[in-house]
Amino acid sequence: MIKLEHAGKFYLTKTIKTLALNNVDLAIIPGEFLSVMGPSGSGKSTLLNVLGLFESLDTGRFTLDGEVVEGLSYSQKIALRRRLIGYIFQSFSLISHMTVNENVALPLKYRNVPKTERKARVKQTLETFGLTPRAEHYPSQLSGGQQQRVAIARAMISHPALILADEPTGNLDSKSSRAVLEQLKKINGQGTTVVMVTHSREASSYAGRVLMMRDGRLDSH
Ligand SMILES: Nc1ncnc2c1ncn2[C@@H]1O[C@H](COP(=O)(O)OP(=O)(O)OP(=O)(O)O)[C@@H](O)[C@H]1O
Repeated sequence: MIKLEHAGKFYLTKTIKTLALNNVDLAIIPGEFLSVMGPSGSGKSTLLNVLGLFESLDTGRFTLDGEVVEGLSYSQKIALRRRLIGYIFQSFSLISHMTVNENVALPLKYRNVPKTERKARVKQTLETFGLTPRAEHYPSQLSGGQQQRVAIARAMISHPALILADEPTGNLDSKSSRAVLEQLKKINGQGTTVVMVTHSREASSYAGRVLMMRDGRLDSH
């Protein structure tokens, strides 16, 4: 389902060229739960941004669901992302002028799910994540941990084929962290592929495979 071949990505600034991905080869089969660990600056977020079609490779090839991504137009990439991927960003990326209800409903809107079904699924998802009392709140009215849960609920609601999670437990206490990881594990058990970046060994223990990034290179753990 996911294949990176000799993948390279670099950033050029005035003073330095950083190889964020250095000749990465990676194959992820459908239904895997993969965790990527590694020191700060080793390229983990870059890897996730490439897999989520937010950034393009400079060299090599990325195949997603049978499509060679380098051959796709911008709008084809957006369509592919909306069809396949739920993304949990490190910075949550909730839409500030939308309520919790509206934020969580967004992926269903993109997939043209009818309004009545949308409402029912949002209601159920908010219940699962203990967010029902917050349904009409805006992101700025929520704590960091609550925003995190909204971001996760939004990524999971459409049962995407692939969930990409950048430090999904980064801002949570240990009880909320375990709840999030249990949810990821559950949705993985239902067939969703999960790729998670984390600094936490406990979080990684939920994954079936753990990879280590160092200086843009990927090794098995
Ligand atoms: N837009 C950018 N411009 C220049 N350099 C960048 C840019 N984005 C990332 N980098 C550099 O690329 C390298 C990899 O960054 P990346 O964010 O992928 O690391 P990371 O492993 O996710 O780090 P962290 O654990 O701190 O989030 C770093 O050296 C970073 O400074």
